[in-house]
Amino acid sequence: MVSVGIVGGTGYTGVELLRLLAAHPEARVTVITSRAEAGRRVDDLYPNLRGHCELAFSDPASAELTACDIVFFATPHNVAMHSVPDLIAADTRVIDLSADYRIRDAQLWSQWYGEPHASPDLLSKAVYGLPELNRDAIAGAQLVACAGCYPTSIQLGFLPLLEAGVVDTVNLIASAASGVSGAGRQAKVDNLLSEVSDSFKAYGVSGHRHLPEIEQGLSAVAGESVSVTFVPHLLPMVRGIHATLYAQLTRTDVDLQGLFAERYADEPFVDVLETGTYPQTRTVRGTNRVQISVEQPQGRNTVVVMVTEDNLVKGASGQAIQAMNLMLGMPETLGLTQIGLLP
Ligand SMILES: NC(=O)C1=CN([C@@H]2O[C@H](COP(=O)(O)OP(=O)(O)OC[C@H]3O[C@@H](n4cnc5c(N)ncnc54)[C@H](OP(=O)(O)O)[C@@H]3O)[C@@H](O)[C@H]2O)C=CC1
Ligand SMILES: CC(=O)N[C@@H](CCC(=O)OP(=O)(O)O)C(=O)O
Repeated sequence: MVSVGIVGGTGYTGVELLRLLAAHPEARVTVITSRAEAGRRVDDLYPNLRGHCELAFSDPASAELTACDIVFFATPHNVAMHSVPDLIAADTRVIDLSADYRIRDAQLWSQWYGEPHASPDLLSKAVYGLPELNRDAIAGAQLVACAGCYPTSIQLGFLPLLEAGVVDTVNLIASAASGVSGAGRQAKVDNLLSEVSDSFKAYGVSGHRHLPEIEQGLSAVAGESVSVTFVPHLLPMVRGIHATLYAQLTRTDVDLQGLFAERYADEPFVDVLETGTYPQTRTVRGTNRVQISVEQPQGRNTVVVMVTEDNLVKGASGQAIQAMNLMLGMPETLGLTQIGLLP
């Protein structure tokens, strides 16, 4: 049995880790932290876990994290980078759900995240956590930087096109919308029901911090510098991301459906839908699955890819557990075979 520590256990990705790990046959959470809730029972704050979690929150400053086999950071950006070096030095494996180790260039990272990186030496040691892209590297990693929620859906949608070299790499467009849980659990006026419901808006159009992460990943796939126009939106719902991606074909003879079906044929968590069937957020809700469809409207030059995911599962905690399974040599799908919640 693998012992798991979670730093940041009161947030949405923290409680999602607890929900998913409760169904994992080979992992047991032994430490879970919160500064605000230290001493309180987890199932008192989260009654959905009654009967599944006997732990109380502990303060991160005194938590015995090095006694764990693996530690998840479900903390805001700019937190993990201060504590991870000690865990790495103690040979503990770490999976960071935040963006602290996602960008390889420390200067670029601080440009987008607003302060100097506290442990830049670890950036080259960290492995980017998107198993469909680099499964083998994750399996051998001590530190995994889980892909962000929008970057997961957008990279998986563009991946087959860029690997096959059939689209213009300077003209990629990603219009994506997220449910409000993507913004985390802390109180903010912008996320109140009365601000969000019955409305739909774009945000971060001039530059969102996921842009360098998306371009870094896709450039590595394409073998050249790619340029993406990324426009995120806030959807008046709790969970889910829907990304609509646009690219210009550079060839006319591409079997797009075949390309996507073949690329993801062996991927347990990527489901390519039949032509004419479009993914919905609700069919992947609560699951580690991404659903994708691809179209070439009117046979014209623009390819349109639609991707849905649950931002808290494949976009965060499920993907983190998928990485844990790989790192520990366990079957990749262990504990992650939930079916979507309908309606
Ligand atoms: N929500 C989403 O859909 C996704 C989130 N992520 C990323 O995962 C991370 C967590 O997100 P989310 O769960 O939404 O965040 P929340 O804001 O909901 O939760 C943050 C958690 O971190 C703890 N925390 C905050 N500051 C510190 C600190 N300085 N030291 C230790 N613990 C701290 C908080 O508890 P306390 O303050 O009591 O210690 C809380 O438990 C973020 O980096 C986020 O960007 C990634 C993909 C998707
Ligand atoms: C709706 C909403 O606000 N979403 C967040 C992104 C989600 C997130 O936490 O980002 P990471 O994947 O990088 O961790 C945002 O746009 O900042």
